[in-house]
Amino acid sequence: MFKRVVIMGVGLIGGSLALALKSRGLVKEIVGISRSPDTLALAQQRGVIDHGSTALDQQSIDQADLVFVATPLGAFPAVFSQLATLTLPENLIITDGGSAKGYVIEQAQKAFGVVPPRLVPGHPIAGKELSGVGAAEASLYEDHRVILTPVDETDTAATETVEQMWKSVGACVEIMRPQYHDEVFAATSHLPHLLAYLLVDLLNDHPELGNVFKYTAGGFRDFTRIASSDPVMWRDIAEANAPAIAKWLKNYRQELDRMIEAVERHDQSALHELFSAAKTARDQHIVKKS
Ligand SMILES: NC(=O)C1=CN([C@@H]2O[C@H](COP(=O)(O)OP(=O)(O)OC[C@H]3O[C@@H](n4cnc5c(N)ncnc54)[C@H](O)[C@@H]3O)[C@@H](O)[C@H]2O)C=CC1
Ligand SMILES: O=C(O)C(=O)Cc1ccc(O)cc1
Repeated sequence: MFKRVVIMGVGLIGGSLALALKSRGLVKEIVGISRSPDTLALAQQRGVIDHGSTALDQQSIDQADLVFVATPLGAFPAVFSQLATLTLPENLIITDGGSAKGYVIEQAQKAFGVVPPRLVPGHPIAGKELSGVGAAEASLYEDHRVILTPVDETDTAATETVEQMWKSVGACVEIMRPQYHDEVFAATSHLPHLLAYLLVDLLNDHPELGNVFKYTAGGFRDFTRIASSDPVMWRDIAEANAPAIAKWLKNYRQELDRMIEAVERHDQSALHELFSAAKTARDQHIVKKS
């Protein structure tokens, strides 16, 4: 049971953790920090936070046992710098929900001078294309994975507390090295989001075709749902995980070139083999049939 949890960035991810903890009676008090008074008002009205403030101050951090940083990644340097100016309670744990982990660890080291032992970098693999506190849900993390990426400096007890917190809101936790995390999610999450944005942008008022969106069917909608995600969040992810994302975009480009050649060659057997292997893999691992 936490006494006070401070949520930095009361949006989909921060707001959902607040609701999940509150609805299970796992926290006495949630303090929300957001630059926008409107966000704080909505968060209070929805019962996401008990108190709100537009800036992190000593009073908000006193008595806190956990800070959850859930702003877009671009705000992490400022958030860590603010935290570094305060006197942090001795047992305070800092954790986060950012989508790229090497960057978070690097920014913490820059702001604090060392990687704080009670910083437990984390990433809930749950979310949706909607953002803001209005989209927050108490059940968002149920039956979803959360990845924690502690480093050598990280206090084991702090990692265990964060692991327990996520488990108690219904998530299952995996520990990963930050570099491996960033490579895996560049391939499985960042690449598809960028491709979805690119496809919608390619067809948006294309000079040859005009407005073709009215002719799209379910397949286009399924492929591009994630292109409705928040552009600031994705700009920041592209910046924070640039080398791994560029690598997986290039891998994709290589496969795209091979596919173009197969189509131009009318190589039915190569195409059928590729489609069959991909269908089998997706049916087996992603859409599991009961
Ligand atoms: N949206 C998703 O599906 C997922 C997002 N994430 C990560 O979680 C983090 C938050 O994402 P969302 O909750 O979707 O975004 P969101 O846009 O719903 O919420 C972010 C909140 O942070 C606030 N904010 C921005 N700069 C701030 C600052 N300097 N100080 C305090 N508050 C500030 C914004 O006003 C907003 O209320 C991001 O780092 C993202 O990479 C992780 C997993 C899934
Ligand atoms: O909307 C979806 O389906 C997502 O994939 C959400 C998501 C976005 C970013 C993450 O780091 C993790 C999950």
